[in-house]
Amino acid sequence: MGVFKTINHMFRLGVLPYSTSCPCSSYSAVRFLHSLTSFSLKVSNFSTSQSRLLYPDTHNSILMELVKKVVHRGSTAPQSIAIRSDKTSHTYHQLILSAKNISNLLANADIKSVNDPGQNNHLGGARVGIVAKPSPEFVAGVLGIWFSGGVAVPLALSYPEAELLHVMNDADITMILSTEDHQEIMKAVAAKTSAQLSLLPAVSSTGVDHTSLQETEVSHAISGDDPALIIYTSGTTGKPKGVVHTHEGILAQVQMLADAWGYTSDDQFLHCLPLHHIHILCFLSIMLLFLTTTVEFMPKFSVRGIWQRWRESYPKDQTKTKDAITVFTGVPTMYTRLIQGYESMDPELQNACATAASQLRLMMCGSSALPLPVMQQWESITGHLLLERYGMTEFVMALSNPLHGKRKGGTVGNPLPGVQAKILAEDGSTDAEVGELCIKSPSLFKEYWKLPEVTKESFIDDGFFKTGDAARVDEDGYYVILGRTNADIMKVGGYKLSALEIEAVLLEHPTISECCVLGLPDKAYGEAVSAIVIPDSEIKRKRYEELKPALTLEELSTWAKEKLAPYKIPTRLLLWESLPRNAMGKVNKKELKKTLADQ
Ligand SMILES: Nc1ncnc2c1ncn2[C@@H]1O[C@H](COP(=O)(O)OP(=O)(O)OP(=O)(O)O)[C@@H](O)[C@H]1O
Repeated sequence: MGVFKTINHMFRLGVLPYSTSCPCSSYSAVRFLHSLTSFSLKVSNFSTSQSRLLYPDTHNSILMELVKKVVHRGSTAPQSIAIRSDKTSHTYHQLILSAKNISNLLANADIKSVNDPGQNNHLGGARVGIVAKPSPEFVAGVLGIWFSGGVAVPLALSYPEAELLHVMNDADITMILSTEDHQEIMKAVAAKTSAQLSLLPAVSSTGVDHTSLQETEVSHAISGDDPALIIYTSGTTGKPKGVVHTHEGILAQVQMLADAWGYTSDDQFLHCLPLHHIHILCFLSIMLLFLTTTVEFMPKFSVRGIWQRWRESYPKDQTKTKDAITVFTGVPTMYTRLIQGYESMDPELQNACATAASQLRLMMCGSSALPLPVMQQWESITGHLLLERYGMTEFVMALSNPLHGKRKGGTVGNPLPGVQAKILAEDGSTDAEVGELCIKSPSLFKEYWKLPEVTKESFIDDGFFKTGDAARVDEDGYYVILGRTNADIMKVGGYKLSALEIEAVLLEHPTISECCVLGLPDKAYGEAVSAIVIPDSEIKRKRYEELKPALTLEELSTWAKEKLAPYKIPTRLLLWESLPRNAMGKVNKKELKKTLADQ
């Protein structure tokens, strides 16, 4: 659905006044929504049967739009499901009630005086830590923090205590909201940082809730440029930095993705990515989209669980259930595991799984390079040519293959609506074929928290953000990501080589099921192209029976001569059982290079 339709939809829902002049292009529509700034809102006497929204201020705001949409949705369709999790459904009404409780809890906590003594019941931009698995409680928590004027700082469950303490101190977090299951760890963290800890109330799931949303007060000034979220980077490129996203930036992202990927109110998303980092924003974007979509959480990625959920959605007789999943997005390792799971099934089950998967509307992939063999295998099983896109914590999504039109393997497509991209050469010129990818977008982050110098250095003069990724544009104008300039670009005897390009070729070898290419120090060439390979288990077993290693460097070099220039062929080979991947399935090459170089 386009921005026009979105806005029409908002008119129909009554969340935008009809007198508002209608923008005439997608981009101006986004800008129009951005121009909605300060607000003061009171939602009063609101119940499932009766709603009365008071807008004392003619200036709307991004957050007000959200509040109104959520509240409206909760009132007009009380049975409408926002989130499914652990086989339990939660309506929009239940979600907003919970957010309101959390907002009250925060307003009554003693955190306002530290941050903004002048404002009653308003956190005035105070940072509130939130720790919860992907769940309705997480969503209600973020909304509750926003309603009370706070800034949400998701705390990753996978962080070791030292990193949690870094984030707590860096963001000056004086209040943590946590679910019960993380209470003990967070108690210790709170004690060490003199922060308060409150438990996130469980979002109700039973029956139709007739509790009214009376007197939901959000009467303070928030401008679109105010911080909404601070997301800490995972630290693969240094100490975790707080990436500050504003309310208007998040809304811009919502509009962009709605346009690009054709999200509609009929979509139902199966979400099984960790809710920290960039995926928080993707997830929130989906939630905020029209607040009519449904998101189903699968807190832990499970190969069997996902195939089963698709089969349940589209049973054998080709019927689609009411709660059928329509959109799935994953990282490349998830698709690799799903393919492995599929291959181990009997033919009847394979047939049921493939038929079901083929009926989803859209399947996407991102976060790291999607190997071509995985893309091809997925297409042969499910008929879906995966839509690969490129994003980053600092701007969420920027480049994408098209929803309609040619999707090209090995590329991340073109800039999304409203996004500009350019390639910066080392000498500072911007018409280079290969160089650092720079992005300008309405969804760009505002700054790195308390790091003005780092923020300044991350931008070039005209507002383009330097991504730290090397890229090139192919003959069709599609962008190709060559990898992180500081980890994936190897300097070998005067050549600059992309580890990602070499990995893509090596994965075509029948023995190689996973691999990671990096440059290790070499006296003669500066760096040596080194491949860490995870062999296919069946081939490895057979070769061991013949008392041979799964693969030798000589065999690999001979095979690669046909496919790679001589200077790109690996000169070192390591056979490993598995790759050290993080929660997003990524290998921290900087750390790995250091460990291997030390050895
Ligand atoms: N489709 C893709 N192909 C190749 N690389 C990708 C793709 N999508 C994302 N990436 C990589 O992921 C990076 C963004 O991921 P993210 O913001 O999670 O940071 P990170 O590199 O994992 O770690 P850090 O938080 O330390 O920066 C991009 O800069 C790019 O290197």
